[in-house]
Amino acid sequence: MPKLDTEKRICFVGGGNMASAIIGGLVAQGYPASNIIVSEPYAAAREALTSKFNVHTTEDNAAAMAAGPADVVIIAVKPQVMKDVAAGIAAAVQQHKPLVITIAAGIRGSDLANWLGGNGVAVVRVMPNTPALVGEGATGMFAAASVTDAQKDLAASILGAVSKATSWVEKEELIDVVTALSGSGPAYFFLLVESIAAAAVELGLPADVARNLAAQTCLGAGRMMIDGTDEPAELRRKVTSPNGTTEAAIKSFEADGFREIAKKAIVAATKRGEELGNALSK
Ligand SMILES: NC(=O)C1=CN([C@@H]2O[C@H](COP(=O)(O)OP(=O)(O)OC[C@H]3O[C@@H](n4cnc5c(N)ncnc54)[C@H](OP(=O)(O)O)[C@@H]3O)[C@@H](O)[C@H]2O)C=CC1
Ligand SMILES: O=C(O)[C@@H]1CCC=N1
Repeated sequence: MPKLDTEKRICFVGGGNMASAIIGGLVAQGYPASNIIVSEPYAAAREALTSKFNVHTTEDNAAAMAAGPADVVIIAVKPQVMKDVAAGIAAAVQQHKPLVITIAAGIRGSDLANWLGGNGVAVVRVMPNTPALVGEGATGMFAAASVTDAQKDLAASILGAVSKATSWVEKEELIDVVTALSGSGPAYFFLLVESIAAAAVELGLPADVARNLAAQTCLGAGRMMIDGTDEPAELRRKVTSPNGTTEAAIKSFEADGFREIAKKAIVAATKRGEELGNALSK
């Protein structure tokens, strides 16, 4: 992982959930809050960012970019407002030529570069996830051929500071698959924990006990997949005693088409990313 240069001034445009997760992760890793500025229209969100992380905030995107000026701009607004937001900061981007990192689902790097005025603006498209807040993010990244190795290293070092897994993908379309897998992925595990805990509550466990046991099981299973060398299928096999309780549950999952359900969901999310990119292109 390239070394993180904490001297770089980072400007976040949009200070919502995902920006907060990355900022929180960076600050927790020792990134100086004085080198982070966030532009966010919602006053309560600005106040929360300042009080939690001590970062500078403003409601003026162009002013946030110019303050410093920023070496890196991380655009963290919803895909639907991206084009307008880009138009509002294009002049500052053209003037200061920062590295631009977009985390928006679907939006293509080439579209964003055009909205920012083109002219060789360096755009790296990344897909992090909210566990970045606790330094456990997983991030996929794509850069066009025109982005230099130094710029790619800078992007990787920033996302790497809040991610335990970072990977470059060769084709931009694959970022939509990454979005479906790990960008949206935390929600799938939350849904699973919600579902199995709710079932346990119906069977008599107190809600807090069910939630804590289910959440810790999720974490423990994740740690075994990360720390050990066994593949997930082998780890599953080791839990599954012949004719035991796990086998009963797994058979029930399989009989109800669990793998098909999972595949369908990943395909749906990938398709949604592509749709967003197509609908908002140009
Ligand atoms: N949430 C996640 O897990 C992940 C999200 N992403 C991507 O990150 C991006 C942000 O998502 P998320 O953080 O969830 O969304 P949020 O709505 O939480 O954050 C977006 C923020 O941008 C602000 N905003 C709206 N308009 C502007 C503007 N014109 N200028 C500056 N800021 C503006 C919003 O303010 P207000 O609320 O006042 O409108 C809001 O605080 C999306 O593109 C999403 O695809 C990527 C990976 C994971
Ligand atoms: O749901 C979304 O569109 C965003 C992108 C990945 C996670 N949240």
